[in-house]
Amino acid sequence: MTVHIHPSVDNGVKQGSGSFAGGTLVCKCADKKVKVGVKGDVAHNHACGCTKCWKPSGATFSVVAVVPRENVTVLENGDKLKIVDAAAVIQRHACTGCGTHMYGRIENKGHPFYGLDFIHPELFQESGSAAPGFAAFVSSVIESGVKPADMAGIRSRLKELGLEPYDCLSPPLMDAIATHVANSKAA
Ligand SMILES: N[C@@H](CCC(=O)N[C@@H](CSCO)C(=O)NCC(=O)O)C(=O)O
Ligand SMILES: [Zn+2]
Ligand SMILES: [Zn+2]
Repeated sequence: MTVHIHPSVDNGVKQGSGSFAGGTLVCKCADKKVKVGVKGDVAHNHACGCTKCWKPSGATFSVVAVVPRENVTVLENGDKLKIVDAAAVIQRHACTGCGTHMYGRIENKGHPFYGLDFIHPELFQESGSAAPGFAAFVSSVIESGVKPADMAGIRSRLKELGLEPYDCLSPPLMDAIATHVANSKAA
């Protein structure tokens, strides 16, 4: 069985340049493209199997990373953006023309990841942003229709690509969340 994870990693994970200074995310519309500027490189880039993150056609996983929210600016055709689910923790601003999620923002100031926006680096018109380093919410792909029997092959392919599979976030990110919760309780 050929296991497709995401077009940007299926032929091997391409490492970032290490000096990516930022770029422009561009949606998939034929005209009046939404453009979003991002300053600096991305962090915590990962493949995500959850049902909420945007995936390009045919992909089993999304590839999603974070950047400081103050580094994100809508440059063109922002009138086409609409929040997919205002009740979600991550409010994903999607292009109403093509469905592409341009950025996801957390508005809850008490959330551990408040201050970070979620973006899809494959939408950069420039190359060189930091590569994905792990796979999150892997078991969640079953919620999108993947057969449980295919999970061993998917996890094995992720490992082969160097994307260690986790069914939640990676241990450092789970530790960061737990630290935030512990500190909030202590305060
Ligand atoms: N099984 C669920 C999981 C959804 C989920 O919790 N997704 C995470 C990760 S998204 C980027 O890594 C999350 O933080 N979601 C918050 C949100 O989406 O608002 C499913 O698959 O739907
Ligand atoms: Zn579009
Ligand atoms: Zn996700």
